[in-house]
Amino acid sequence: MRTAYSVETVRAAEGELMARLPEGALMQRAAAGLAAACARLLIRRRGRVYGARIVLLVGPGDNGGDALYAGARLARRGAGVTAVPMDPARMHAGGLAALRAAGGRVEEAVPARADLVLDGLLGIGGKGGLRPAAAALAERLPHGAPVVAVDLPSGVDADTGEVAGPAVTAEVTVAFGAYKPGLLIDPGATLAGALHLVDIGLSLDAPDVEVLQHADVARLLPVPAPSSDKYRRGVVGVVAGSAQYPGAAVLAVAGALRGGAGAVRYVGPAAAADAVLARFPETLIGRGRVQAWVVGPGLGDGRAGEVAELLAQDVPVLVDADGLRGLDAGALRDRSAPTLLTPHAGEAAALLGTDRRAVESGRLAAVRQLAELYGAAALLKGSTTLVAAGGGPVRVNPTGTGWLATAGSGDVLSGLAGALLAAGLSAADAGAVGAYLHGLAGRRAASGAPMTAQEIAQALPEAWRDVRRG
Ligand SMILES: NC(=O)C1=CN([C@@H]2O[C@H](COP(=O)(O)OP(=O)(O)OC[C@H]3O[C@@H](n4cnc5c(N)ncnc54)[C@H](OP(=O)(O)O)[C@@H]3O)[C@@H](O)[C@H]2O)[C@@H](O)CC1
Ligand SMILES: [K+]
Repeated sequence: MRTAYSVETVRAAEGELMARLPEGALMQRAAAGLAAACARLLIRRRGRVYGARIVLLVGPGDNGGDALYAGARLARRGAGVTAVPMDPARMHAGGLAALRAAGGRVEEAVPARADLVLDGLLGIGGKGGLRPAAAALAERLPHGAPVVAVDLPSGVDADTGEVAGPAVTAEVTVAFGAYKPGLLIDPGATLAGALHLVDIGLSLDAPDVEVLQHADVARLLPVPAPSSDKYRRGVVGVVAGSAQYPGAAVLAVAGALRGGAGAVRYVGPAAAADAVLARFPETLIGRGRVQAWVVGPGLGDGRAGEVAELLAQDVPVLVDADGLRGLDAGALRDRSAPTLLTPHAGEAAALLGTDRRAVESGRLAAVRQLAELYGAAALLKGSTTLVAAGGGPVRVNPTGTGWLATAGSGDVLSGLAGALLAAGLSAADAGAVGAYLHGLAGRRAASGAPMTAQEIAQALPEAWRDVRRG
């Protein structure tokens, strides 16, 4: 499991530790780890540190200080180090003295060529979009040189991953003490590149964000015992599709059948039921006992009553797509069985009474608000899918791919996550595991080319095997 902590939490832990250590000790730990990571990258690329041309982009705060001290360490190993300040009048004094003592230089213009750039413009003290002086440096990087971001790519919001305006794109980000949420959530996650953590001795408790990895997902997967029968493995009921959208029913059932359900029960109009049976003759048709309901994909208008009726049952329910229209937050909060809502940004905006842009530019806050307002687990789809529940850490799904944004992909996910709910996973686990498997299946099905939602469903067994193999 990879975890991330908010700036507020990191600052508090930093304050506690600093009070017990000599001044500057933490920055030296950070700079030593940073210099070591840079040296590894240079050795991988060009065989040695000696003779490398290194450019430091230096902001006015401690992030710039880290870059200067790391630059000094690399200069002592024979690199040619040039610091370019954002504001020549504001540079970390100790760091600057150390760099100069090690033979480094300060210049106002970014050199045209370099073997490595350290982005030490802004770290966790950055606020809002880059101001002009910082933006000018971020946009004038030496062509083709790999960038190592110091703690955070400058221009990325540490707590949310939001990017307002220009930002640095890093090959590697070296984070100090803890990952910040913005390194794990897009668009920040994409700009951060490969992540490397330097332990500086912070003690931290509950994370604000976490990212499941294969081993975490493998532990949560429902695996049938020898004594299992189909009812113990969980029957998932799918209320989806309409005469107008029979395909949504087929895709949700496809996802559910490959989500580990013992059986899938389909409830819907005859035209859609025929389409489901033609494709999956093993489907049970009509109402009956289930361990979880999936309701919403392709329902069309005028079926809010059916949704409310399912939510009145004391059974786990996943609500998606058309089922999300006009949900009664009070009724949901009163439920005692698990509920999982799976909106995309537009649906989330309607649920929160805001607009789509507000959700997209503040996805972490939006998914937390959804979970709180509706007293449910919320899965917000997007380039990084987020799952929130009950004030716990928000789960960030790491397996997405742009190819997943294809018609019907969400229908497959709803069936899949519904089957996991029926197998007894909590709503948050069902959402996180569902998104993880769905993303892996998408990557397998696409492998660099467009794919269809049916192909995502077909690749799900391979995704299970991948996860179980570890
Ligand atoms: N946490 C830890 O344990 C450790 C932390 N360490 C390091 O400290 C870093 C945090 O340092 P920090 O607090 O000095 O803030 P930092 O990121 O350098 O930026 C502040 C400066 O930027 C400016 N500024 C702000 N926004 C801006 C914008 N949009 N565009 C342009 N400028 C902007 C702001 O200007 P002001 O608002 O004051 O005018 C201020 O001068 C952290 O990321 C890590 O690298 C390690 O050394 C050791 C352990
Ligand atoms: K930085």
